[in-house]
Amino acid sequence: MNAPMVHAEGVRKHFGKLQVLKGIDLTVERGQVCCLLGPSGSGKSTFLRCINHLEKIDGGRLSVDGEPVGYRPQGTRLHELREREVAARRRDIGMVFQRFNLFPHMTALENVMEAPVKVAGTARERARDEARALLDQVGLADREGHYPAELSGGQQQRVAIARALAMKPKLMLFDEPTSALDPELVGDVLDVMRRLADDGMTMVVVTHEIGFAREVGDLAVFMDEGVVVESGDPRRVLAEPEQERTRAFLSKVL
Ligand SMILES: Nc1ncnc2c1ncn2[C@@H]1O[C@H](COP(=O)(O)OP(=O)(O)OP(=O)(O)O)[C@@H](O)[C@H]1O
Repeated sequence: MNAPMVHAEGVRKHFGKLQVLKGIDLTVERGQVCCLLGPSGSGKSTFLRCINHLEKIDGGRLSVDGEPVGYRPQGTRLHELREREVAARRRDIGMVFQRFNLFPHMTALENVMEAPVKVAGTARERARDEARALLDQVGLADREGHYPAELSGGQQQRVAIARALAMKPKLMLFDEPTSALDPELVGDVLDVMRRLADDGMTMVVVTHEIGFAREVGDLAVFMDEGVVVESGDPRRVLAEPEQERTRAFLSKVL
């Protein structure tokens, strides 16, 4: 049987005296879209960063596709993964941030081509063809020669998505991918994400786009103060939240 794509059990993380994650339990099966919702400071980004090895968990268990993240799971002693192993596992995970983080001196095509290429020795021509196909997939085939400064925020974010996809990830993480965009540019980015979901990509998305969570999400997870308050089918969680904290949050954002 396949392991879940993301599995968290009692995941804890603190920064100094601040306990940011207080025991997160969460399972995302392959092919699912999980939307993390919740107020600012509830720990959503920190949890994403833990999944992507950018932060180390302090306790609990976390795995991606059955592989432990940050620590080996067996025994009582926690063993840190070697750097090389971490680097290899991170290549399986694509991450898209609020800010697009493109290389300003490279064209859209070069930005996508510069992503670490998984297949050793991939010819440059092949990488170029793959990058072109990815730009086409995000609706930017006609912009391959443009520099980031010549693209709108929404177009830059779509290049960032194409760049993440160039690693052929099995999991995509999105950290408020549309929050930095002008409202009229949000739809194009969400459409790209929607198509990825339709193609079966497993995704964990931190978002305030409730409509996206409702229409595309398989799982809505409401976090507050470092715990999962409520989770389930987005149609249910968003329409009929069982917890008062979820209701209070939704009444502010809907
Ligand atoms: N590297 C860090 N060092 C110290 N504190 C941190 C660090 N990263 C996050 N925090 C703190 O952890 C808490 C949770 O932050 P996090 O960004 O995970 O929340 P969030 O739910 O994603 O919020 P937002 O919606 O505003 O992005 C915040 O109080 C934040 O200041």
